Amino acid sequence: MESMRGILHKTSLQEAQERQLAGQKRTWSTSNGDEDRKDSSSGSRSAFTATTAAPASASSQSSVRFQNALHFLPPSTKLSASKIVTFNASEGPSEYTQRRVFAATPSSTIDPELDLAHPVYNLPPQLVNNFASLGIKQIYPWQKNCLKGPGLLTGAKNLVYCAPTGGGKSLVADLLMLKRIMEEPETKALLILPYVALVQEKVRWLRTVVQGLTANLDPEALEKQKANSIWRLRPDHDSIKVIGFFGGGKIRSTWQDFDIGICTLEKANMLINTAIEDSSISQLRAVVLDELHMIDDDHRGYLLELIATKLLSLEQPIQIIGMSATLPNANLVAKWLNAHSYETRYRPIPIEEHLVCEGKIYHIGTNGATAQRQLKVEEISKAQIDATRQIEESSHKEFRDPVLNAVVTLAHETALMGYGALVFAGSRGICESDARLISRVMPQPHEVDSKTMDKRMDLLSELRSLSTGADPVLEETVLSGVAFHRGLNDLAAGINLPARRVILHNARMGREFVGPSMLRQMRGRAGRQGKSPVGETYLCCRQDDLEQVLDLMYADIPEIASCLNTENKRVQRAILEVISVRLANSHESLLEYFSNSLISYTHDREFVEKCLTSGLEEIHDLGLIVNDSYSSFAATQLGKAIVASSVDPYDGVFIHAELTKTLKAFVMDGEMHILYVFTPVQDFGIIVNWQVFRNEMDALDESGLRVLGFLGIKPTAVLKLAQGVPLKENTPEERELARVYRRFYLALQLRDLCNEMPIHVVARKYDSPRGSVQTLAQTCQGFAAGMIKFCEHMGWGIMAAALEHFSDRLMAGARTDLLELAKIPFIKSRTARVFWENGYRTVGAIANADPKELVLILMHAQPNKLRLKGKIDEKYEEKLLVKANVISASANRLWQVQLQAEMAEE
Ligand SMILES: Nc1ncnc2c1ncn2[C@@H]1O[C@H](COP(=O)(O)OP(=O)(O)OP(=O)(O)O)[C@@H](O)[C@H]1O
Repeated sequence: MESMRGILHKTSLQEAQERQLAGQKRTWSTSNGDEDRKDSSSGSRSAFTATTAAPASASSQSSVRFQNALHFLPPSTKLSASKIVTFNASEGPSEYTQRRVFAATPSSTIDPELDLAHPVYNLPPQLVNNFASLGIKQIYPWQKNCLKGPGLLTGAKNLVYCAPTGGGKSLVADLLMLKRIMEEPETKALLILPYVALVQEKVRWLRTVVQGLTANLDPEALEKQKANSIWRLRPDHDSIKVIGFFGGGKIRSTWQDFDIGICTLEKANMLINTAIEDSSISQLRAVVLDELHMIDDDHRGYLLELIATKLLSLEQPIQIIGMSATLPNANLVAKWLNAHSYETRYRPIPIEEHLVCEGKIYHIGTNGATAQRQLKVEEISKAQIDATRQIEESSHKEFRDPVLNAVVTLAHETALMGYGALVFAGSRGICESDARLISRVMPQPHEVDSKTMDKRMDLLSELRSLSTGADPVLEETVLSGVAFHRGLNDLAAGINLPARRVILHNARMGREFVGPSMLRQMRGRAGRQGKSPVGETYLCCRQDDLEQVLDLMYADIPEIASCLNTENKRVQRAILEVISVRLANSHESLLEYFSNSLISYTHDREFVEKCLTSGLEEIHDLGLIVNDSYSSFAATQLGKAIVASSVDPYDGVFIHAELTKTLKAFVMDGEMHILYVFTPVQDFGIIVNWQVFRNEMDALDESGLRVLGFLGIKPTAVLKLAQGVPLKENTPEERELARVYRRFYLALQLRDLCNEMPIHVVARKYDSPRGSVQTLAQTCQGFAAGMIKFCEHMGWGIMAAALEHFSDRLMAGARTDLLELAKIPFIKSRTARVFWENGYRTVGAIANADPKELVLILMHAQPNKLRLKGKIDEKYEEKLLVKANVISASANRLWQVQLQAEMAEE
């Protein structure tokens, strides 16, 4: 490992460049990848498996060096998929049951209001054209009815609406939001989504939607802007700017830089807090809350509630538009949000649902089983109803389990017919083994046409060139047209994948069955307008699970309720935040504030008051708020630092104690102390392997050992723990110390990640689930940015400056990011540095930037030329825009591959 001195003498950029120049290969991947960036899709025939991030044992691959040849063939022997016998002669095996004539959706010749150009919508022709070129030539009747709800098109009324997955919800929200910012000068909109991958997809979509449109600028403000600008206004100054906010790192773009901000929940909450504090919130005119049912999510749902409550408490008109596919108590939510409520069951692409048990396939209905007659366990177990098809038993021992055999056979059948299948498995282990086994029945590389194989090879080489290297299982499967993704949420929640068929391997998440809501989301992935005109789902289960599976299939979607309570500490966080941003400062005003919260609609007043009283008491006792003689509350410096850095109040107190120690003795002659400070404090559910801890401790240099001492970690104690003596956690002090030990174990992992060790190798080395290492890698940058803010708010300027300085050089991915940047065409040497210095430090950041923004950076990279001219040459700017578009497209492609390689947040 490099010492701190070495790093300080040489920037990571220089280092990255030198390594590139020398053509040095990274230790962890033997392929440098194909420099030409080609289409990264894996071809039309594919099977894709997705899973939860449930822990599983480390990969069985022991070597971290992989074969270089792209013509790498899976070592496993080919297996064959079972045959499927059809009982009903009218349904041939290659025929999809729903390929029949549907009653056509009414067209605008019958109802002129289905045409977006109709005056009732009052949309600019450019917008109508843009939608048409994206395949939306007319709207669905439900979209029309919804849009025409009272006061919606004028922005006077809020809206809560529900439509099945794939039903076309986004269009309604997009139109309402765009209308607001186009019709009302100088206004802004926020669109809030739960996952980074969704934010990414939405940014791309909306940028296309708003192409050529102009924001409505206030003429007075425009004059002022002109007068204040040393540059003449760029030709695109009035275009609608769409910016995405997500992931770690500082928020680089500010409220001023966008017309539409697309954010994850965390980023939206931060943006809104800042805007309330500096009063720029007054520009906010529309907020879209997608996946509104997330409010019920134990971990992050409270953020949605806090955001909506804050918006409701402001005294300015903000149109709130909330949508969901699964919101059984939409009326209550609408009442809370003071919104018009609309619900439809329309699905442009019907889905045929199937149950598979003991190899028998039962057709259970169209569009959600709940609408059908309920099947009973005996009907299936006593063969009282007819199966439509039967999957024959396999002669391979690998496929002895009938559920697995069904999954593999059905995926294989879909792919052979040239369509995509999406398999959901209950754990990482099952996901990987499904991917491997499916790939073994797929046509082998030599049996596939060369065009498809080229695409797969390109994809594999792109994966290999990622900083984390290609996953060993993907190495085995990609060339067979099979890939997988660990983490089911973003896939289930709406990424547009062209999956014709969704196959559920047991409908479990870990050991537990998924909930009815998740089941509906996963099945809803089948068939997608514009991507796949038909959809099918197959829920494959064991005979023993039949009763629970049927219960699950027919279960009502549970009503959603507020997740704010004192036990999960969300109330405390909410109170602290409200006091800190000064939306309330007394018991009464807090009560009034919480009367705008969902908790006041789903719980009785007594409960709310109790939560409030005990929450206030707790954060007061923690020293996060004070109250004066007039009983008015104010956040303390620590309270404000906690809100600004977006940490949980209790974590904040722990961080404060740790940083106070650090201030007294900061070990600067090595990297371990900094890494420790940058190690997130959240519980990743880690289990320390004490032998590994001991080995790593033994390998620490003198500076590292000094860090241990300052943190209170005793080498003798670690030796005992490694011999099997359990870690004591009886008293609060012991628990605190145990937390330090665990955090240090994560800091060691972070150190290895910073040194570009691939995630799967780190996971194996530390005997940790890959999912938790991945979470660590994904959250550390955001956490580090939070720590810098924390120090700034505590008045620890020097510490903040030191952390800031090191975060650029030391943070996980810093060097790998530079290597990544250099893969984008035109971003080399000096340009890379300029991009880096201007905050575009990752492929993701560049992918997400508006190409017009990139033009400015490209200009900065050529300052002499510009200064000489004194003004921007339009032709030159046009040239740069072409360059910027190439950069953007390429960065998007790389970023997509990264996302698919699980680099998404959360
Ligand atoms: N009126 C329309 N005509 C043609 N295509 C449409 C129309 N409305 C929406 N679509 C397309 O249908 C697809 C699904 O729409 P959308 O993503 O809005 O669904 P959704 O209801 O938000 O689903 P989810 O719950 O999965 O997010 C998209 O590709 C979208 O462009």
